[in-house]
Amino acid sequence: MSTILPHVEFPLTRLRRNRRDDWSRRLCSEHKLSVDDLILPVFVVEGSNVRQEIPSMPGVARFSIDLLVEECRRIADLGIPAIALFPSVDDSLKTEDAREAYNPNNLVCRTVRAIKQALPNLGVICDVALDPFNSNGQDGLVVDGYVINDPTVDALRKMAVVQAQAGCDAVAPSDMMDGRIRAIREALDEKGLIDTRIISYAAKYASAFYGPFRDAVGSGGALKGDKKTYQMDPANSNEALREIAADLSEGADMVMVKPGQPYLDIIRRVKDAFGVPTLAYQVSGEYAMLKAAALNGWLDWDKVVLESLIGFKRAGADAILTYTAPDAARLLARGHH
Ligand SMILES: NCc1[nH]cc(CCC(=O)O)c1CC(=O)O
Ligand SMILES: [Mg+2]
Repeated sequence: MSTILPHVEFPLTRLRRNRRDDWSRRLCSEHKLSVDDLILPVFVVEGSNVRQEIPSMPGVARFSIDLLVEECRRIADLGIPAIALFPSVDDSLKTEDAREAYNPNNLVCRTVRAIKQALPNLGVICDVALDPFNSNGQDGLVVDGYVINDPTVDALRKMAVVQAQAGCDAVAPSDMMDGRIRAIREALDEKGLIDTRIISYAAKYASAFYGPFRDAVGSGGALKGDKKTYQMDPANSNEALREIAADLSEGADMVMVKPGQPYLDIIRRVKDAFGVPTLAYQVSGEYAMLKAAALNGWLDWDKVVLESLIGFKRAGADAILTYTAPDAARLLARGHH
């Protein structure tokens, strides 16, 4: 040091000491991201040998069942515990009563059977909501312009039963109707499907971050208006605790907060209040933001992926649904953290 420094006061506590070297940074690290924390959402489409890139989600594609099974084999080999399955349904099968949702031979059920046959140990989670099968793109049945609760729940419980009978490990109602967890639990138990888990999208917000997902499943074009009469107001957080409490009392095995990064405060409150398995969904729009910036050379993809995921762990999430799961798993396997 060439310059003479002026007199300084010496701090007794130096928090920088533990940050000085890699070994002490590692010892003092409070949270760890592991491949065990990851769930990959995947999109399936009719046909064979089909792979369709999704323009608003670069690096994510829809696959026909045959290619999706191969993809799932790679996912399982990376050590990712589970996938969440979403169908992109042909427009000709979409109706106002969304009855294809509970056809035991629909695209979702055929996909579940194929994946579970090839990869019995990979967790398969099915989404329970009517939007992929609904000609108006809403998650429920619409009468006079309003999504009606109880008849929607009746359709949802039939949907959950055919998915569970096809062999999925968990059903994940993402519709935000009231009372659907109890109705689904009772319907599953009645059929002897007592071990099918219910992962509730309990605190799901009416978010603009779902845009790319609606492209991926093809529900965006049909959707008129918004989902504000059933998904939550982004301004609310006490209400999220009431939603979670209701779904736990109705029999939810795990609960989810969605979207993820703009709602880290909700994850923390839910974890502190209930201490139950709490999942976060880093949704399509969050993926698209990071990806677009990385493709422009504005952000370092590998680093922002791991930083965004450790943020969920720090907030209290036990697991994260993320389109980055394969990249994150590869980075973690190479020792990044
Ligand atoms: N029931 C629909 C559903 N299930 C998962 C997502 C969004 C997932 C994502 O954006 O990645 C949505 C979209 C919506 O509610 O309109
Ligand atoms: Mg609810």
